[in-house]
Amino acid sequence: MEPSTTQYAAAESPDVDGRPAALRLTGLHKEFGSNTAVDHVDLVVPQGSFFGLVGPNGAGKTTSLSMAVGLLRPDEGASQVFGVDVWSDPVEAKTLMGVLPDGLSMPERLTGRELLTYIGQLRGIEAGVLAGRVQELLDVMELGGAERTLVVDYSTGMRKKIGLATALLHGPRLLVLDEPFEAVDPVSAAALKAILIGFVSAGGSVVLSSHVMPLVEQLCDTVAIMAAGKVVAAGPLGEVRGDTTLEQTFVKLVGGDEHTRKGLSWLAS
Ligand SMILES: Nc1ncnc2c1ncn2[C@@H]1O[C@H](COP(=O)(O)OP(=O)(O)OP(=O)(O)O)[C@@H](O)[C@H]1O
Repeated sequence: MEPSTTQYAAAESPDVDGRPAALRLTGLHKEFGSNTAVDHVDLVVPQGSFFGLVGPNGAGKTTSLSMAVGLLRPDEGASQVFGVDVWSDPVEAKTLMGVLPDGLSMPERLTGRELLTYIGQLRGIEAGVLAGRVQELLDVMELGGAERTLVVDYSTGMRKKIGLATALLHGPRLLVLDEPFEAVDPVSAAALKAILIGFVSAGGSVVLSSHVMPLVEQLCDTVAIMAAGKVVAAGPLGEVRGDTTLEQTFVKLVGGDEHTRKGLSWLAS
């Protein structure tokens, strides 16, 4: 079956399967100098879906997600979270979503507990509720053991986990996660997967970008493949991958050039 690019890549489409869109991108466009990073992307993430965004390096995933959540102003187009425009009503939109951006900047000279408490206070979470949530998040992320460690001294995986904790803290309805499993060890990854699966089972919506196809196939029910700034396929996982694997569909749609396939003639010859 040919991958679908219709329903989920059509910004003007009605709500998907009767569910309102958790995230709707309409004509998002971004150029850096003469380089078109994102080329009029339309995408609909249905409420309650676990949505995987995949694509080769430089495809435009991070740029799209950054525009979607209000971190990077688009040249054209709009992003709506549960119908709230991210750029004209940013406070309301940011209450509805939790974001793990690429290269997250955090106050570095705080411990994990101090950081979460600080972010929770900025979010206006009541002190008693906040203390309980912070403890639960530190336990689940297995960061309690590093109680005295400042975030500046965290490993890459620990930074990913504390970043995810800050995204979850205020109980958002939509999570937008750029490469959430990158550099996270398998035990912590299993814990994170369980949290995200539980979140979706309880009615939450997740959008994540990843290069790891088996992970996307394991977690996501809906996927979009981006290449050169455009969405080249989008829809339910089963429809997009057809009778093959997601990786095979990805390679078929995105390809690799002649040089990549040939490898290095001088290596181990
Ligand atoms: N701040 C920037 N200034 C100039 N060019 C940029 C900037 N950010 C991204 N780009 C360019 O935009 C294009 C898309 O980059 P982007 O980071 O969105 O891709 P990606 O799909 O997330 O890649 P990766 O999988 O490697 O993280 C690339 O050509 C990149 O070089």
